[in-house]
Amino acid sequence: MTEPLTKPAAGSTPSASGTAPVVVAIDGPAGSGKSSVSKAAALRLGYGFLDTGAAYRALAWHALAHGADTSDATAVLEVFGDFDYAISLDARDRWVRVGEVDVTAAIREPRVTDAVSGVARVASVRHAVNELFRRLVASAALPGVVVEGRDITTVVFPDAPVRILLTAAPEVRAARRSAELTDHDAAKVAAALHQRDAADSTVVDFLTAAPGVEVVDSTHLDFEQTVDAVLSVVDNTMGARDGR
Ligand SMILES: Nc1ncnc2c1ncn2[C@@H]1O[C@H](COP(=O)(O)OP(=O)(O)O)[C@@H](O)[C@H]1O
Ligand SMILES: Nc1ccn([C@@H]2O[C@H](COP(=O)(O)OP(=O)(O)O)[C@@H](O)[C@H]2O)c(=O)n1
Repeated sequence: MTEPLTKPAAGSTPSASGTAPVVVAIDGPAGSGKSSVSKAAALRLGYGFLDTGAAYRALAWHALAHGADTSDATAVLEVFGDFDYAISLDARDRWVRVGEVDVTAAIREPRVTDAVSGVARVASVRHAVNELFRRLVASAALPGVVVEGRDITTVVFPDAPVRILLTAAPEVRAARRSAELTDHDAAKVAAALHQRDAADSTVVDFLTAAPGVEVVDSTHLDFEQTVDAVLSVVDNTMGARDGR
């Protein structure tokens, strides 16, 4: 399930049933659990999973590989011209590629994380990747796709049947992220996360739920409880939609 960013959707295949996949849209700030919880929810639902942040991270990786200044929109647009991006929607087999290079692990490196808000600020980049996300989902031969990011409930799929804002207290999010990066100073990880939230929130409001968006606050929930809370929103929303 891949699609190059720079080419039209000519190679895309319609969904097996001929109907578009159900979209479960999940937004939230860094460290709220979007990626891990969405992936677990997708596996339980038998849906695909699209991590939209991976596209911005891969572009930041690509820009750094070209020695481009990621805070300069013109320089970002220049490297975006040959950004050949592909991602798996299979929650059991996740990978991200730029050209022939598998960047699945590299895009999680702190140097990429530090650069990503710069490339995500460029409006025409956002427009192009949002189109890609919609094409990827529309052409997936899957019953549904859990799509997570910062602006999925508001910009990318504002009409999704299920829309959730996954949140948690800032100190809890910082602690979760620093637990992942054991070889890094916890205070530095927390400062970097808050700085990125601040930069990202100048572009998209992912801290307030838009009308119709359900909030799942995982501050006092463990991982499994958070997945259950998300699945119960999916169940209730789809049940109400189907008249159950
Ligand atoms: N409810 C939770 N309780 C404890 N840990 C959690 C919970 N939700 C997520 N995590 C952990 O927190 C870390 C950050 O989650 P992640 O999915 O990467 O967040 P995001 O994609 O929002 O940045 C991961 O190690 C994940 O396993
Ligand atoms: N839909 C999205 C997803 C990510 N992003 C950007 O991409 C970066 C990385 O996203 P991510 O989801 O991997 O970040 P985490 O929240 O997982 O740390 C964010 O810091 C945003 O700058 C965005 O602008 N819009």
